[in-house]
Amino acid sequence: MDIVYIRDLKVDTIIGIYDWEREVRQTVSLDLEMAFDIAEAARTDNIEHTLNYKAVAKRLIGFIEGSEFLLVETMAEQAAAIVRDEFNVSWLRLRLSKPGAVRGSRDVGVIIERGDRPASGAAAFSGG
Ligand SMILES: Nc1nc2c(c(=O)[nH]1)N=C([C@H](O)[C@@H](O)CO)CN2
Repeated sequence: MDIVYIRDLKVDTIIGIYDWEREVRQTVSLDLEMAFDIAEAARTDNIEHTLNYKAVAKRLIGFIEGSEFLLVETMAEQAAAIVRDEFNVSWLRLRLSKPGAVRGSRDVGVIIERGDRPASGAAAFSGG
């Protein structure tokens, strides 16, 4: 399985359950791993044949900047659905972090996996 990824995509948004959190924008950070077969893009050297990580990032920035969720769970689930539905991604792992939200920790948040993980290509090389 090949993966196209985005690491530490920072977006400012309204997020949180407390009154003060409804008043100020906070920064969330996304890590995304998206299953995508890169063989055709590598063969043709053509952006049209791969998952454009810049296009994914722009879509998620727009979505998250305009959102006002209470929970990181809701934001993560809806961001994952956008990537799967609009970018034809069959499997992804998404980490959504809220830096500094809990005193004493660097960040807190959720990690979700959605979809069917493609079989690893490694199996083709095993069995002698
Ligand atoms: N599982 C979760 N726990 C908590 C969340 C959350 O979104 N998911 N949110 C908060 C507060 O908004 C917190 O981030 C403020 O510091 C608390 N726990």
